[in-house]
Amino acid sequence: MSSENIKLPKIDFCDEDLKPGTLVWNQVKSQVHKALVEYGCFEASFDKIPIHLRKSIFEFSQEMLDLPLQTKLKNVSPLTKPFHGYVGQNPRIPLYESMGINDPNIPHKAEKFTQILWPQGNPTFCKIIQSYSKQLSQLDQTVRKMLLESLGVEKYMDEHMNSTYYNLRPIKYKAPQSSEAEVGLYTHTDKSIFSILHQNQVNGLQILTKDGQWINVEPTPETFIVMIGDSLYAWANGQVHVPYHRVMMKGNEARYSIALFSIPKAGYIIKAPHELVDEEHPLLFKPFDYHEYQAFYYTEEGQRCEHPLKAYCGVSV
Ligand SMILES: O=C(O)CCC(=O)C(=O)O
Ligand SMILES: [Fe+2]
Repeated sequence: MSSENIKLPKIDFCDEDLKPGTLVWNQVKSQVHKALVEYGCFEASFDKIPIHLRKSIFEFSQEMLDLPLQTKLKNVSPLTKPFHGYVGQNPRIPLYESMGINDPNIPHKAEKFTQILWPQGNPTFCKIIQSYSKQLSQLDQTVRKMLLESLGVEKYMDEHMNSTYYNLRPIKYKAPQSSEAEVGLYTHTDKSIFSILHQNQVNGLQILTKDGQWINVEPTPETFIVMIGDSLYAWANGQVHVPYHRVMMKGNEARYSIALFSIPKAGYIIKAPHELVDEEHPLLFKPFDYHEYQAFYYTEEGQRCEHPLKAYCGVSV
């Protein structure tokens, strides 16, 4: 089933007074909570990324993903963090490729990354990834703060914020070969805490609602899609929704998108706080490490599961 009429909630983060405790903070917070319970995601208007930065991050992403394959393959994942580097040439998703950049907001890490692909360095791109990720991570942190407050567990804020890092992932979807729509990225939930998605003018992202309808997501150049991942869903003991989504490609233009993921650090055990577990909300998942869960997800068994998180660490009732 697909619906032309349903639209994701749109939430405005541009108000100068958007600071904890203000009236506008509380208003936005309640919209965020409602959207995350209902859809697990929303469209955010966020004006802290100036237009020239938006333009240049897409230009550079394109240039980077147009490098020879041999060069792109140099960005391998560290052993402890599988699937954090270059991903492409997967016969299951032939239109898709992406480049993962770890800790893009930390200057020497961004520099290290650019030196892998451009041995002489690439100070311009380095600056772009850094300032883009730094600004966008503010949106991630604002939303996380609002959600923890809404769930009444703000006392875990520091632990929650300090237990994650960022991965920035420019993605390219080639235009389909035929005039039919083709799968760019198969149906999945993200494994992260939050994902923030930004795209060029080519649409294609679809989100499955709780009642089984696919929504076509049509952001404007200034808006971002903020989405819950499995790690936060488990931590919140299912008190928010985690949306299935996919990318369907149509037409003859390539689609570029950029995802910023907040991800639990290796060794950090994701465990729902006791305040979120009670008779009405029995514990849904056993404590787990994100990186071990991700390793399971990419096994044959994990790829076959409809509910990988449940299969991996679900509490049976
Ligand atoms: O390209 C998009 O808009 C979605 C990407 C996505 O779902 C992902 O990388 O997990
Ligand atoms: Fe995703």
